[in-house]
Amino acid sequence: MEYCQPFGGRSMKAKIKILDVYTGRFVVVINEKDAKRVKLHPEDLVKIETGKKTVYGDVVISNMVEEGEIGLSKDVLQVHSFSQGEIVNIAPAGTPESIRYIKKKMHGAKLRKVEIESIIKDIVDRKLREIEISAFVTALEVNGLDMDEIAWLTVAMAETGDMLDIDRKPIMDVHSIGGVPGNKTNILVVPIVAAAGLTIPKTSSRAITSAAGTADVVEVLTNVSLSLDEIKRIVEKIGACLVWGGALNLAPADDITIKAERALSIDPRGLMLASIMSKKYAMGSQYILIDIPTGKGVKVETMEEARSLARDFIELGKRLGQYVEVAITYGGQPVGHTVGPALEAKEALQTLMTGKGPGSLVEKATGLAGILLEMGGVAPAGMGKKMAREILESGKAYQKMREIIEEQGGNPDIKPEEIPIGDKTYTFTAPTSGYITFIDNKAITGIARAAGAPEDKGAGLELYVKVGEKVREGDPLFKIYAESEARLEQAIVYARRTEPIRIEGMVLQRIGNI
Ligand SMILES: O=P(O)(O)OC[C@H]1O[C@H](OP(=O)(O)O)[C@H](O)[C@@H]1O
Ligand SMILES: O=c1cc[nH]c(=O)[nH]1
Repeated sequence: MEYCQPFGGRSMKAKIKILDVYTGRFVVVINEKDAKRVKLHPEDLVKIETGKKTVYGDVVISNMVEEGEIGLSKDVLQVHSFSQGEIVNIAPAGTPESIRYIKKKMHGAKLRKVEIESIIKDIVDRKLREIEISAFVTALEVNGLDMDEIAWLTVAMAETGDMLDIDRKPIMDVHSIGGVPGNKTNILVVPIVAAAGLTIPKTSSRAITSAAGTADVVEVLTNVSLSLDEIKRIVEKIGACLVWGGALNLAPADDITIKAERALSIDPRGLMLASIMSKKYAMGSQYILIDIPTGKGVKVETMEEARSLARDFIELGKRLGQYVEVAITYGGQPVGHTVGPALEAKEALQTLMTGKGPGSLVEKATGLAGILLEMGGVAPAGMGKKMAREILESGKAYQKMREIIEEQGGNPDIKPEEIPIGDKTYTFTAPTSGYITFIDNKAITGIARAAGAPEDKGAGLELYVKVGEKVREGDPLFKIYAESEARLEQAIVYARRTEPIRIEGMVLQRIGNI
């Protein structure tokens, strides 16, 4: 009671109690009696003021805190420092102005620069909750953004966070729009490019629509949550890093909006452009290669759409002062043979170690790396891919990957066979003989997610066949890996329902009396 002094209206002074819980959002726990007195309700937005800073959070009412105390979950403390027993003022925060702008976009109107800035600032300040952020992401999916809005959004996302200034030039970068299962490609591209002497500070997001984002995969091999100072030190020393953008205060709105996108398995085009380019802008990248996987069941299905998106990336780069090239890549089936964080890490490491791997992975990685080597001026025009392949086959890319793993805090001697994989498995076999005519990207991702990926690192699947290959009845088609029986069961049910691999000659559908 000592500190719970209601101020005029509904604010009060309270003592901080640090709670040993993670809730996935900023939560402020208030005692039931205090809540009644100051008229706060579950999920109300409140602000905590200290004189130096204002932090926003959602109200949870519980007697796990005493009267006069407020409990803060550890999520808040990851971003802001508060000490046990600190006295703060707490008051309702009211409705953020930016909700009006989200509604404006829901109705299809063009947003003004200040309106976009206000939405992004409120996302970063946690004034907008998950439900409102989902509404924003959905409004962007439905109504889109024009190039002015995308450029304002990109700069707002970058400028609400930190910027990196690396003392090496030129700064190269690569980024995939993702969507294709098994896309561990950039784990090869980055060490190849750095082994050629170029600087490439690569940040990745975690999975958005897939079962493993590059950050999820690299995390199996080494630490990906580094500070900006550590990244600067590493990149200035070895020319490269492979880190998770969400761990940094780098375009911080990105990781928050990605959470909503992941839950809905959507990646609205304008937000995708801003998400990718804001990270590149904040990293100071000057020469950027964007990979657009194109094919059935990925984000971009036709060459025409891919070219139009490519033009948008190039135009956005011009507005931001960056040189952008785009590679439209084959996305009609998974890249390589594995899907899921640990399985992909294993395949990527094996390919780097031996210089050999699945054709689709090696072709794509050396193709993209080759373009970067030419853009960075270390390979003559038309010779980049050959040079990239030599770097991969010579073991120089593997050596660079060892440096990256070590500098980021992992064990450089890690062997592919030492990577733990889910021990609950089930193999699907060919019900008939014939040729593989189609592998359904969406179903493959769905199975790996049902098995627990990306959160369960050892979950995913291994494909034994690719399109065009011949199989005999009973041959293994793919194996599901999970870390629990329940997850394995879910993935089997999902796989039976979706039948992800089509074999020529199979009955595709049976239709009875209609
Ligand atoms: O496939 P989904 O999950 O939609 O997209 C997310 C993935 O795409 C990008 O790949 P990269 O970091 O350029 O390799 C992101 O950073 C992330 O890893
Ligand atoms: O980093 C990324 C990649 C794909 N889509 C996004 O929105 N961000």
